[in-house]
Amino acid sequence: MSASIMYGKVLADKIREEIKTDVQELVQHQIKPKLSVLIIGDNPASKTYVRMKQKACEKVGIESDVIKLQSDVSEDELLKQIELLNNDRSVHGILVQLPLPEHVNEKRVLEYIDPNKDVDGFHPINVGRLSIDQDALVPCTPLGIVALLDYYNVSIEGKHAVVIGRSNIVGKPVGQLLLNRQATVTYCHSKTQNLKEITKTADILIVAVGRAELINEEYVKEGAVVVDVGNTFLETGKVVGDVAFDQVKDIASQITPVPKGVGPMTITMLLNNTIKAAKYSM
Ligand SMILES: NC(=O)C1=CN([C@@H]2O[C@H](COP(=O)(O)OP(=O)(O)OC[C@H]3O[C@@H](n4cnc5c(N)ncnc54)[C@H](OP(=O)(O)O)[C@@H]3O)[C@@H](O)[C@H]2O)C=CC1
Ligand SMILES: Nc1nc(=O)c2c([nH]1)NC[C@@H]1CN(c3ccc(C(=O)N[C@@H](CCC(=O)O)C(=O)O)cc3)C=[N+]21
Repeated sequence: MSASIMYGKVLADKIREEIKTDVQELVQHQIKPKLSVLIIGDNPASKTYVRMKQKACEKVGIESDVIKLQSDVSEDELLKQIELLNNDRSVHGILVQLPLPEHVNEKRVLEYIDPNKDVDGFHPINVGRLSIDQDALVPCTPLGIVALLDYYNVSIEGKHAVVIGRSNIVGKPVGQLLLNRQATVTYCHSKTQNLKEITKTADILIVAVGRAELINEEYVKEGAVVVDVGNTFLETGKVVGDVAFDQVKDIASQITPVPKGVGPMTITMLLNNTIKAAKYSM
């Protein structure tokens, strides 16, 4: 039996149609939703992602503005740019593309963003709100993953969800969302000693590591639901996930592909968060 494939793109297209209507409603209230993206340096993956975000905004009628800064920009200059955006009433969402250059203190930068414009959900206020299950701007990839599970009728309550990865942008918050949805959650990371034994007990396995095809069928329980967050660009330009899709699809019941799985959902949730932030300004 081969797993059924959970295409993010299908749901992403559907939600993006709904977002178009939200944009029109806001415009009727004289609010033109706008996202500002700060990109520092010229990391090729970052440039690709930022271009994808811009294009997605354009398609639904969200205004987007990309501010490019040199990789040697000072931290103070970057903070000054954020302050301008914080104070700009025409800007509803602010996103600082990661990773930042070594000399910039990421924590300080992310804390500087107005929490109500923090469409990435990385500000400590939003992180705290998520952890106590309050309304918040929640990180886009985790929101996208849970929306995808819901759309494909994966039940979460009472299930054992294993998350591989504990980053602030994916692993940690996706575990919290699943916990808030009544899953039993286990986190694994690079110091986990018995990874295979743990992942073998997962009903839902979320893989957010960043190592091409690390997870094969030996890590997966028969019938498990597998979500592959990984995006590694090969030299050929091809993008691959953290899961060896061809092997795992024979044992899982449902699985996301890479590309066209989680990625399109991340960008859709960014659009959604921008609408949410624009509504805060009403
Ligand atoms: N599709 C999408 O929308 C998105 C995709 N991504 C992709 O997802 C992947 C992960 O991103 P991100 O969370 O930012 O990455 P990070 O590098 O910040 O985190 C990786 C995590 O994986 C853990 N890890 C590393 N090696 C192993 C291993 N051998 N076994 C178990 N755990 C391991 C690390 O452990 P430790 O904490 O101990 O170091 C860490 O917690 C990347 O490929 C990224 O490109 C990211 C965001 C969105
Ligand atoms: N402040 C900040 N916020 C982020 O949300 C953020 C970030 N920094 N830094 C980098 C990661 C990575 N990320 C992805 C978004 C979309 C795809 C995506 O759509 N991928 C396509 C494949 C890529 C392609 O087609 O070229 C897919 O999976 O179908 C992947 C990864 C957001 N990130």
